Amino acid sequence: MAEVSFKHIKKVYPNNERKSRKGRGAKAERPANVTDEGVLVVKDFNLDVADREFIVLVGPSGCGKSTTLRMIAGLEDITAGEIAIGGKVVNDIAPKDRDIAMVFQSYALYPHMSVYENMAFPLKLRKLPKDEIDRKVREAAETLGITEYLDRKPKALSGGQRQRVAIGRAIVREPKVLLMDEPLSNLDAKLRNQMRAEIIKLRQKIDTTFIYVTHDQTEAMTLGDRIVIMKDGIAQQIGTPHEVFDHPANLFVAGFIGVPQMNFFDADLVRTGDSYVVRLGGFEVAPSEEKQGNLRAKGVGSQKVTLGVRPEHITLATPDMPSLTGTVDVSEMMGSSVHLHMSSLGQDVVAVVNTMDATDPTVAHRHNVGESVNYAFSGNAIHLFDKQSGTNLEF
Ligand SMILES: Nc1ncnc2c1ncn2[C@@H]1O[C@H](COP(=O)(O)OP(=O)(O)OP(=O)(O)O)[C@@H](O)[C@H]1O
Repeated sequence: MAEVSFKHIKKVYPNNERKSRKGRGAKAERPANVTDEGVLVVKDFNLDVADREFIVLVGPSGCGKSTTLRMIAGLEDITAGEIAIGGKVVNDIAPKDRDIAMVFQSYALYPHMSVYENMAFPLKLRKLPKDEIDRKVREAAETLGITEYLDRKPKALSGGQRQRVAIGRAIVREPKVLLMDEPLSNLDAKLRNQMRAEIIKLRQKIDTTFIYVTHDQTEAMTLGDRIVIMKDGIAQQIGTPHEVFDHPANLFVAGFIGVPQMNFFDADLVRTGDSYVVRLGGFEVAPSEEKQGNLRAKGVGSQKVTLGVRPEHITLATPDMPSLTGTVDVSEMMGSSVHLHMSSLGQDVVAVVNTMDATDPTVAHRHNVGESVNYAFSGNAIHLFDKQSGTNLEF
């Protein structure tokens, strides 16, 4: 069994070790996380990963996701807290004895070795018998569809093929935990989509717990059983893709997950007795019954709020319907939908208009730049955030 548990993990890099990584850092002004103690990059991280679960750590550059992964691998010391793999605390266990394997963005293949030799290498180090090595390498190659390249050198492979070899080299060891650090970032968009699907297939074939780091929310949403959304070394929310999409814990998660990004408006939440309405720009919408119940349970009163609405939940309206008005700035034809960028209430608002839905009166409507458009959204689709803290008021 390979559960992985993180208990109150903290990582501080000593100030004098600070180095410029990927063009960031050394000359920048002292950021808020730099104290006399050092650079605080992971703060009180707690997570229980189940055996065979696929966990994705996602967040913007510098949020501490790679550092967290490297602490599991033993490539970074843990400043405070405990990491356990399969119930055993590994803080002081050497990387090679942790029964994990890691795949990097840069593939890190040995250029002078063939694909076969690259994949056999970790097994040779473990002094496995030759025929067992051969069987394991060929099995992994078969799983990843790279059998025909076994005799080639890495330089004679495409980026996607090289990354398959790197994954193959990691899985031949049948690690308890497979760590992947932005493995698809060096590939072009089309290959990335293909490899994403390959990874989904791979996890069905092998008996391993996956912990995967990416800055790409699409990868996180499509691959993860659960996603950990990180910012400034803090896990902002941990949940299934549905949970984080439908019930974002705060403004950061709401804005990070979902493409195009959620729209945010300044609005007034008005409570009268036990019921609530939200008002903005002369438009009024009542939160769904479920949301009203959650707000009542939290004792939320009338207040200024940030209202969030996903572009997919904005519908175009006729002028006689209660609605808001926008002026079209850009209309992007995406195939099955149009992304309508509007100016409204002094800000940008994006609506995704489905062109495939024949019952929609706006089907295939071409919106000209400068045209005035009425739009609305329902009380099921709104998210209400505290104006100061950004926390979801239903939480
Ligand atoms: N050895 C180090 N010494 C000091 N600071 C470091 C060191 N390694 C990383 N950092 C800093 O720690 C923070 C977190 O880095 P980390 O690589 O974990 O972030 P990340 O979320 O994976 O970002 P990216 O996607 O850009 O790799 C960054 O601010 C980085 O500059």
